[in-house]
Parts: sequence; C-alpha cells; structure tokens
Amino acid sequence: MQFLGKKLDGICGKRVLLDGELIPATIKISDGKITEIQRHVAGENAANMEGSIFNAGNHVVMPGIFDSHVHINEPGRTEWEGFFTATKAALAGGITTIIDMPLNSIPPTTTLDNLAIKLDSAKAKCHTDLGFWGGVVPGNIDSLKPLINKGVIGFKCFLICSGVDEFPHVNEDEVDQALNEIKGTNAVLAFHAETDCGTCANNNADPTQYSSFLASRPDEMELDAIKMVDRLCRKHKNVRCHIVHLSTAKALPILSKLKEDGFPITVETCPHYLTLNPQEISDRQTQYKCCPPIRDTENQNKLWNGLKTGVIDMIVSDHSPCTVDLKQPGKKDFMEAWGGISSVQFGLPIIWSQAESRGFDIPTLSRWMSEEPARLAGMSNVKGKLEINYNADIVIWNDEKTFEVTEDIVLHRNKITPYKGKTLKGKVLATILRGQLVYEDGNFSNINGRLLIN
Ligand SMILES: NC(=O)NC(NC(N)=O)C(=O)[O-]
Ligand SMILES: [Zn+2]
Ligand SMILES: [Zn+2]
Repeated sequence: MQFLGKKLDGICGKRVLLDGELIPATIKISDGKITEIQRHVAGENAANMEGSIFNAGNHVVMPGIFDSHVHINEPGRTEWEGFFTATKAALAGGITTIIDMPLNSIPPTTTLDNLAIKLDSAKAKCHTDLGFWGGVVPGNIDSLKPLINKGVIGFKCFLICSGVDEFPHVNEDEVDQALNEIKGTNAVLAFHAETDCGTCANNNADPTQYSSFLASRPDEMELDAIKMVDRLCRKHKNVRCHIVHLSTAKALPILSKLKEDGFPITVETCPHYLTLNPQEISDRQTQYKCCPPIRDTENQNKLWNGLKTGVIDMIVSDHSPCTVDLKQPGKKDFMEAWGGISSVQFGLPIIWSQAESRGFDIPTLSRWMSEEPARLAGMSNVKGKLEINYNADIVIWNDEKTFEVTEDIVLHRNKITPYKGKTLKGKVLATILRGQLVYEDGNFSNINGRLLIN
C-alpha cells in the first residue's frame, strides 16, 4: 500500500499491454498522462528508477475498463443506485470511465436543465471519470443540439416501453427526425432495439418461471427493431447508430451487412448474454431478469462468434439495479420484477472466466472492454489504450486468481446479482486514474473522478 493515493511517476511490469501485446515495459506518467513508454525494459530494472514507480511484476497492466452503459439512477431513484456507490464498485472492478445512461434518474437526461440537475448531484461523488448519454423522447428534439454542445456523447432511445413513465419510447418517424437533427455532429444514436410486435402475450403462463418471461420477449422483437434501425441507418448514411445490449444472434447477419456496406453502426453486448443461460435460472430467480432476455446456449455461442468476427464491437455492463423489493417483489414474479442486471463491479472477471476458455486472449478482451467503448464515446484519442499522450487510466489484475462473488464484497448499493455464489477468474489488484493510484487491494483513496462535460 506504499503508493495508495499517490500520483505515480510510472508503472512497470513484465506484462504490459502495448500495441496488442503483453510485453515487459515501463510507462512514465506526468500530469495524469502517459509521457514515455520504454519497451522491453524488465520490471526489475525499471524499479530502480527515480520517483514513485509501481511495479506490477507478473500481473497484467492494461488500460482501465471503459463501461459506456451504466444506469446510475441519481437523482430521483438514488435508493436504486447512486454516483458514489456505482463508481466505487466500478473502480474496484478496474473501470476508470463510466458513461451514465439518461434514464431511471428523475429527471431523465433529456433537456439541458435536466442535465444540469444531474451534474449538480454528481459533483464530488465520483470515483471514476463519468460521461453522460442524453435521451431522445417524444417532443425533445430541440434539446438535442444543446445537449451535444454541453458534451453528451449521444442519445439513447427506446423503441418499446422503457419501464419508467418519464422516459417514453419513440416511433420510426420520431427516430427519423432525431437522426436528421444530429446529422453533422459526432453524436451517436443508441437504440434499445425491441419493438412490441404483438406476438408474445400469454396471460396464462406461470409468471414464476423464467420460460414464461422468455417467451414474452422473443427474438422477433429484437429482429423487428433492428430491421427498423437498418432502414434508418441506410437512409441517414453518415449518422452514427449503435445497438445497445444485443441479445439475439439472429440479428447478426443484418448488422454484418450494414457494416460491410460501410455504414457507421456499432454493436454492444453484455456479460449476462455471454455467460448466463436459461437452464441455470430456477423459478422465482428474478435477479436474472433483463430486457432483452438471456437466451439459449446456441444463441450465446453465436454471440461469441459475433465478437470474434467483429460484428459485435464491445462488451459493456448495462448495470441497471433497483431496490430488493422491486427486483424480488413478494410473489417473485418475472413479469412484475424490475428488468435489469447488476454487475458493474465484475465485468472483467466475468468475461475473462469465459473468454479464456473460448480461446480469446487478453489484448482482445481489452479491445472489447476499453478501446471500443472509448471509441463509441468519442474519447479514443485519450482513453482506451496505453499510448503516449493518453490518460494514465490503468488496471492491474491477476489473470490466474479465482474468487467467489459473495454479498460482502459487492460495493454497489443493492447487492442482488445473478453472479452471487459464482467463482470467477481474474482479480483486480489496483486501479490508476489519470496517474493516481486510487484503488489497491480493497482500499480506496480520495474521490478524484472527473465529469466529462464541456
Ligand atoms: N430502464 C432500464 O434501465 N432498462 C434497462 N433494462 C434492462 N436492460 O433490462 C435497459 O437498458 O433497457
Ligand atoms: Zn435498453
Ligand atoms: Zn441499459
């Protein structure tokens, strides 16, 4: 704990991720930025350098995780989650930057005034850097440019009910207008891609069984929505579009063709779609409920393949917590329970546990979890890679060590998570935010996250 809270002059180690390879190196840091990289310098020699040099030894040194999909819910639903707890959990999980979703907080981030309220409540509470999504809802078209000018990275919209009344969904016409409005900016429109195709309601199904919920949100709902995005993306050519939390692999051919044809579409999926499956969900285990839902193993294998081929660009948490009573209502009813999974603290080990056995390496994982989300957020010139002039945002972790997820180690506000009791591989040891060692071995230093806003 020699350096906790200190601004480091450098970090060295035998496995530092540089240019897609884990190699021995020393990184020098000044004013929070990487100023020099010495390759093939063994950690032992570098440890003799002057100043505060953190020696990571054999542990992995890579860019801090960048999570572009987190629902912090403050202000308004702070009992669900908050800036302090969400970012603290994130930091312990090796995340150095989070982008907050526009909904579930009250007010939602759909106007400049509402963003101001959010910024005010986030002040001095963030352990990580924090950027913001805006939202597109019916009637807020005039707010989009002002929000972009203030620095939101883009907008999320829903094509089906969002689950909260104050964030209504939009129709194809409204999306069309929004895409017109943001044309010529670098903002991205992100789609919750499910539509209500009217094929799925079965009021007789047993709501305590996961299969009833799954049957109520079939692949077709996602497919139908992604066909709409395909039409709009082709129409608006140069406007960036993004699919959040892709669950159905059936949409991969459409998305692959859009990319092949050169349209600026990006796609994310989440740890739960890649690692959990319906067979493990017993009756009433509503901690597994999310929208779109977790599908079967064959679908999951195809999602991994989508990552391999590059149709899916990135993995982000979609951490969307709520209070215990809403997540596990009295009857433990899947239809009533809040849809959203809590996992922001554990993304790296959840993914590493599976990625390694599927033959993926650490540089690939870092591309999915740091480089690509930073690019989505328009921050690929300062975050997501270890390069000169980049932020010294770094995670140091042990890729061999396993641990069990128990409630006492969960740092987000409400501890319900489907990962409870699971053994994961990959333990975060330390996190460095703009050159400062802010987390080490369960200990935190001062709060030093920045609000990424103009
Ligand atoms: N209102 C929400 O937070 N919804 C979220 N819920 C999920 N994914 O179950 C989401 O991202 O759509
Ligand atoms: Zn969504
Ligand atoms: Zn979400």
